Amino acid sequence: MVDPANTVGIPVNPTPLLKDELDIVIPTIRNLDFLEMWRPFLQPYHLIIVQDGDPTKKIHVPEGYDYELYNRNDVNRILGPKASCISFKDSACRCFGYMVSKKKYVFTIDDDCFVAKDPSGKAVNALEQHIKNLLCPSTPLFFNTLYDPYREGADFVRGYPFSLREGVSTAVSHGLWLNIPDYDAPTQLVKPKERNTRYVDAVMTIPKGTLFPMCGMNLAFDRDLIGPAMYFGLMGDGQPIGRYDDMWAGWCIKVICDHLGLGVKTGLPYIYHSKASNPFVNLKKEYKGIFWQEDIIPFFQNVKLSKEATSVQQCYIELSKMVKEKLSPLDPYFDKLADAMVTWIEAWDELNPPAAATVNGKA
Ligand SMILES: O=c1ccn([C@@H]2O[C@H](COP(=O)(O)OP(=O)(O)O[C@H]3O[C@@H](CO)[C@H](O)[C@H]3O)[C@@H](O)[C@H]2O)c(=O)[nH]1
Ligand SMILES: [Mn+2]
Repeated sequence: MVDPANTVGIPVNPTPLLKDELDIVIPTIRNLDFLEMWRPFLQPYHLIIVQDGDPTKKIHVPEGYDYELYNRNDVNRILGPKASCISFKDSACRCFGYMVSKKKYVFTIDDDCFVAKDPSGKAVNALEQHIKNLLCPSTPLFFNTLYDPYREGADFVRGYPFSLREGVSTAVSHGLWLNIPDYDAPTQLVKPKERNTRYVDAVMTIPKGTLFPMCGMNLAFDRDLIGPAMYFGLMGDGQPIGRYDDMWAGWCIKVICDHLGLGVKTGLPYIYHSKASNPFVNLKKEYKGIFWQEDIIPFFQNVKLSKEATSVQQCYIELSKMVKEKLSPLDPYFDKLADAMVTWIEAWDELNPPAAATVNGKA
């Protein structure tokens, strides 16, 4: 059994990369003691805590962290009627943190994710690896069989076109998990004791035209490149589906990244996922998604965004129209979701007005 790393005694990172350009977004219904273990790697960064559930509950944040905390009352106060697009009683609420952030980068992590150990026993600074992934180009147009060609000690292999070696900007870095893997409820039910002990030392770009199941528990992204598409949908309270928040966002961001020529990476870093949520509760949340995704995936595989869609917002609005037209026949839920996608963009642009257009050089 792989156990989490011991970070006691590790000094707080004296040279935190992107310290003032990155926010850490944590959705929570629990206390945040898990941050004690992350202190050496995360303390220098600003936290955005999205408190789900009962807003009167007091969430304890360990001393020494710089944070802002938003509960449901704050979401309603800030967004007014547009708060309807932010899920309640589901980790999907985390996307509110992406919207209120003012930084270029976001790292989001669940409160039951701890520092992992690599095979040498060294504590993994997951944030540092995500930053490396984001600051390095991606290679979605041609697969490099030696994985990340920009990594120390690796390169492009023979036959890799030189015209493609510059790569493209990386929009998303998707990390993995030791111990409790992110399995769906049926898999959890048939394999209750399965634990992931395999640490694969690789980062790879997900090829253009290929979708993937994006898990939100250990994820980083470039807000400027893809932030407006990182909507985690309508899940949880009052909705017919849950635990498809990150999946929905992953399918949307991937078709938009493919369209805009941006990269998505998966692999390192690992975190140690400690808590298995209840598979029976998960099954109730997921079962419609397990059924619907057999139609949703072909929908995304056939999405063609127009050449006029050159911004993330334009792509997302185009996508919402396709969702309304092509997925609403599956279930009226998708009609609501398509509208919520538009509300999300309206709210995003309200809180993140594009840089004021300059007229004759004046803002
Ligand atoms: O109603 C809720 C429930 C939970 N949270 C917070 O969200 C994360 C994830 O919660 P948890 O670890 O209990 O659930 P998992 O099944 O392990 O989560 C994984 O499945 C995906 C389902 O959405 C999710 O993206 C993965 O992370 C914790 O921080 C809880 O505190 C919440 O805010 N509201
Ligand atoms: Mn969890």
